[in-house]
Amino acid sequence: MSTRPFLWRMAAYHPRLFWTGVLQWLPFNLSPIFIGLLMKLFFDNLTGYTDTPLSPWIIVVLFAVNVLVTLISIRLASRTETELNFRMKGLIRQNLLAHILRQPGARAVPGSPGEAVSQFRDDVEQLADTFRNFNLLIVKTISFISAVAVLFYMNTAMTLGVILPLLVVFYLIQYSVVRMHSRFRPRGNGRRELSGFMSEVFQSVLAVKAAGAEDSVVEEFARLSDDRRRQVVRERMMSQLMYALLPNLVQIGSGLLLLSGAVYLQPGSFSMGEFALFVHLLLHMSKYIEYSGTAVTQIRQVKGYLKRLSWLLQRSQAVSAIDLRPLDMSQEPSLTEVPAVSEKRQFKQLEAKNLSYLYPGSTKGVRHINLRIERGSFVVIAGRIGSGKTTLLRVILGLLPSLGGEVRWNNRRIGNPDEFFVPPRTAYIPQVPNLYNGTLKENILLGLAEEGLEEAIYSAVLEDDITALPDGLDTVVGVKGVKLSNGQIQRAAAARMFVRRSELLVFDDMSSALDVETESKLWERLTGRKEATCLVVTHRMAALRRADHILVLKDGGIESQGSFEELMESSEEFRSLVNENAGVRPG
Ligand SMILES: Nc1ncnc2c1ncn2[C@@H]1O[C@H](COP(=O)(O)OP(=O)(O)OP(=O)(O)O)[C@@H](O)[C@H]1O
Repeated sequence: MSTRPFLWRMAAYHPRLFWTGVLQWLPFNLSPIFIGLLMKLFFDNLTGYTDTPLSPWIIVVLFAVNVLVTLISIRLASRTETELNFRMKGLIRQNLLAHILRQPGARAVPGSPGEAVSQFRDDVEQLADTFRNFNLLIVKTISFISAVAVLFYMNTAMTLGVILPLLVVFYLIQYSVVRMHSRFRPRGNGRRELSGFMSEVFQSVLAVKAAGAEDSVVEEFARLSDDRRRQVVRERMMSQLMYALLPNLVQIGSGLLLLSGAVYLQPGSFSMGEFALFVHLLLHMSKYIEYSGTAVTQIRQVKGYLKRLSWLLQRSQAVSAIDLRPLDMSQEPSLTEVPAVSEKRQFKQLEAKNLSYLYPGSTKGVRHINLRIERGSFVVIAGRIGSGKTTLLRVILGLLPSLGGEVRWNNRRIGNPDEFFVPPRTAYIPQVPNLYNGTLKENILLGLAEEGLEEAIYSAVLEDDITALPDGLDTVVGVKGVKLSNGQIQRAAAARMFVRRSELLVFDDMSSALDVETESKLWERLTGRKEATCLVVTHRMAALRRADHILVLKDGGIESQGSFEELMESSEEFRSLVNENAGVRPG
């Protein structure tokens, strides 16, 4: 979407605020014209140029009224402007977030999370600021046109002969300076790269220390900082040059006006008051030209911001697809409930046919996978490290896009698996689940009503841990759950899954964090739950023994499948997995 339609679409999002802002800024922006007219009156009175002299006190009172009206205008308009600005930022960010959350989960953002956060903050900030300037530009244009009209009315010859040519010259100079500025201005200012890098470093302090890479991290930080310093200095220099040039030109213009007033006009045809009005409004109008120059340049950059945000959303026209649905401005988000599944739509079976996925630029992934899961069954995916187990789960759930094949739910082809495979149909625990810096209870519920919480905690074998925690369920777990053990994080994620009462439960290798006994207990308790249809990546005997069906993956393909006994008989790969597992973990 190009700039203008985008800005008008944003304006149409909240027309009341947008136009109230315009109206409230008008008195402040028209005030220079009013002051100019008062100056004319004052000087004409002083020089006896008028037939109807006014008491100077009336002029003083009119000045005071103007100040009062201006103050009220600023007070009201700033409030409206701030509200509009925050609403716009909220609106764009909410839409971005909604888009990102709809992307296949494992590839939600294209770059690093740090870069995404930086764009989420800076590009949105810039877009909202540009929108504010767009709103102001309308007000200032009305004020400019009014000033020209007043000057025309006062002295058409002077306006046509001196003022308008001067304004055209100002405009041309301003235009060339702005063009030069945007041509030589550095494209980025290095901020995104720098904050992206820092965010990654903060997220991987342990890895940096473990690799002894502190020095190279500091070096990279110094290099990026230096780049940013150079770019910012260059940008500042260009802007300062631009801002220094224009006011001086205006002073020269006023001098020219004075000279032409003396030379060009007949004596007596240009009063002292008119001269004061013309000089005053010339200054006002030149400020408009200066402002509009920068505002228009900023507005032109909208296209760039939209393009960058489209990259973040991994769609060429993503921002134009922004759905301007109203923001929920209520303070407390309402508790949600997972909708119940009607009997008719109950899960019966899931079929995956010929699924394939290769990681971009690599030959690794999964190929031609077929699989069937019946309601109430316990299906295990086994295989060595790197055989493709996680990839397969993600492709089935639409977290990675399949390169072919199809997934069918109750014999219905699923076109958008990433949106379909969510509670109450499916819940998924990745190998490393994510907890947020809130209480344990908040982490389990994630906005859900509390119904079924206790039962979920019991099924997740978490009840003893909660009793041992200092504040029980209200214990704050820290960023990514750092205050909990890995096993507790896994089981908190399991409780989060169970409380959503989904029909198909997908687990990606809990064994890395759970001891044998706890894992067995978890599978036992799970069997007692009525919705328990499970798809599980594991190598633990407790799960393999319980499995109705086992798929053995090797190098991204299905090596063999069947029951535990069948595979022990027919599959060399499975036998060696089981045997290795008796001693060493195979993957
Ligand atoms: N983002 C990625 N880019 C490129 N290759 C990848 C990526 N993620 C995984 N792979 C490769 O794809 C293959 C399958 O990986 P996957 O994580 O699915 O294996 P896995 O069986 O789940 O392994 P593990 O037991 O360690 O979890 C591996 O060879 C892995 O190196």
